[in-house]
Parts: sequence; C-alpha cells; structure tokens
Amino acid sequence: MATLTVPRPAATASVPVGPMLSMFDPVYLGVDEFGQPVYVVLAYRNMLIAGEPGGGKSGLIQNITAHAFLAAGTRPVLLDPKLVELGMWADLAEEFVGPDIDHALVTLRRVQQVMNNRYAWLLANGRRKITAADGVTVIPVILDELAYYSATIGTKEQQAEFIALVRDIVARGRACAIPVIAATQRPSVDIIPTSLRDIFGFRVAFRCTTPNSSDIILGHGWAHSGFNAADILPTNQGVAYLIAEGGVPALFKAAYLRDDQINGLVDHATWIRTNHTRPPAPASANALAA
Ligand SMILES: Nc1ncnc2c1ncn2[C@@H]1O[C@H](COP(=O)(O)OP(=O)(O)OP(=O)(O)O)[C@@H](O)[C@H]1O
Repeated sequence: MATLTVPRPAATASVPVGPMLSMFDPVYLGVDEFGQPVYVVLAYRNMLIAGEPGGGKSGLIQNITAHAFLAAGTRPVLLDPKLVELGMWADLAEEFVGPDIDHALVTLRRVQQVMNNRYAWLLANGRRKITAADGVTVIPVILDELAYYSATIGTKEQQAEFIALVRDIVARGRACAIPVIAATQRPSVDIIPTSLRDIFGFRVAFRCTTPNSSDIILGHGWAHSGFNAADILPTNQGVAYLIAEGGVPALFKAAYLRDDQINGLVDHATWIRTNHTRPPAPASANALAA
C-alpha cells in the first residue's frame, strides 16, 4: 500500500538542489494542513491532477516539472496544448508537444516503444522493475490538459488511440521508470473513466464544481465521507485533496512558483544540463507580442 511521505526534517537539514536531485527522490508538492511539507515519490507512481479551471493544477504540475528538470538522469516529455504552461522548459525537454494530435500520437508511440524495450531488458535480466541503481534515465511524461487530446482535437480514431496509449503507459510505465503526470480541467467520466483513474497511484483533486466530480478524481464515496473538493473555496487557489493508492485523502496547499522563479529555475536547469546559458528570447518573438 502506498502512503504519503510527509517527513519532518530537522531544522538543520539542507535542501538537495541541482544535479544531486533524482526522480527517485521525493518530489516536494507543498504543505499540509499542519504546515508540514508534503512529498511524494513519483518514479514508480503516476499522478492524476484534476479540478475546475483556475484551481491550481498548472502550479502543481510546474513544481513537478521543475523537479524533473533539476534532477540528473531524466528526459522529460511534455505535452501542453496551451504552450505557455510548460513551454519555458521546451528547449530542455526530450520532446515538447503543443496543440498537435499527430505530434502527440507519434511521441506517445515512441514512449511506448521505449517502454517495450525496457520490459524486454527486464525480462532478459530476470527482473521486474527498474531501480535507481540501474542508471536508466527516468522519462516523466507530463501532460497538461488530457482532455484536449482525448476529446477536443483530432478524429475519433486519433482520440481513441491517444487514450489507449496514455492508458498503456500509465499501466505499464511505472515499473520501467516512465511515470505519467496528467492534468485535466474536466473531471467527468467520459474524460476519466474509473478504469483509467484507478491505475493512477496518486490523485489530486483541486476545487471541483460538484461532489460527483470530486469523487470522479478521488474515488467513489469520499465526498460523502467529508473529503469533498467541491468544499474548497474558489478563493483558496492551490488547495487540493491528495490521495495515494489505498490511502485516505489529505488536504494540502501546493507550493506556487511565480514566472520569474520558473525562469530562474529554467536558467539553472539549462546550465546544469547543457553547460550553456539560455539564449535571450528571439527578437521575432518580441515583435509578435508588440
Ligand atoms: N498554490 C498556489 N498558491 C497561490 N496561488 C495559486 C496557487 N496555485 C494557483 N494559484 C493562483 O491561481 C491562478 C490559477 O492557477 P493555475 O493556472 O495553476 O490553475 P489551473 O487549475 O491550472 O487552471 P487552468 O485549468 O485554467 O489551466 C494562478 O495564476 C495563481 O494566481
């Protein structure tokens, strides 16, 4: 049974930064109701994040993305139809997919192939899962707005293939260091059927409009037992329920990175990953915005 890791570090404990971080380390998400830090280990678990627009999903995704890029031995794959939520990391990503279903499908097929290769390697070595000691890169697949690819753009066949690929990577990726972190602002059964929801080891419910949507994320019956994301005030952005497989939902407030802080982290990650500083924005981009 997975449980939330909420360590209480000594006052003198230092924060691991830069190349010492690993995707096998606990990822900092924010603080719980008692002001204690909330960490989760994502190398072997997938995370589903859902809630109404403006609740704070992208803020949480940003924390996880920053950890992924500051960690050594990761090749994050990003899918962001809005472009701007994860776009600042695009140059460092293994692949960055915008609002393009063909690109999304090609990318996920590639990830699936890597996953199949890793399973073949595990089988050949009589092993069942990849560990940090194997030195294999972790490929976090970070997806901001699942519903865009599964219900908004593309043909029915493309949407179905997209969902089948996500489902397969969520189901099999965790043993071979390919965790999926997926967000959606549409917590409804057509977007998150129970069979898909239940294979996400961690689920996060930001404010929802109804107790039913809250249950679609956390699991049936939690709203009735008092764990109801519809009770989170709209003004309390960043607050969410987190449930780990087999556990009980717990309220927490996600840490929030401002744009200038994200840019500072991108600069730092660029330096540690490429040994170069980040080039300034092209003049053409500035002209477009004028
Ligand atoms: N953890 C947080 N602490 C404080 N403020 C937050 C936090 N998370 C989000 N906010 C505020 O709420 C706004 C919306 O957050 P965010 O973009 O993350 O929501 P979202 O759920 O991703 O919305 P959408 O579905 O439209 O993308 C932010 O611009 C910020 O002002």
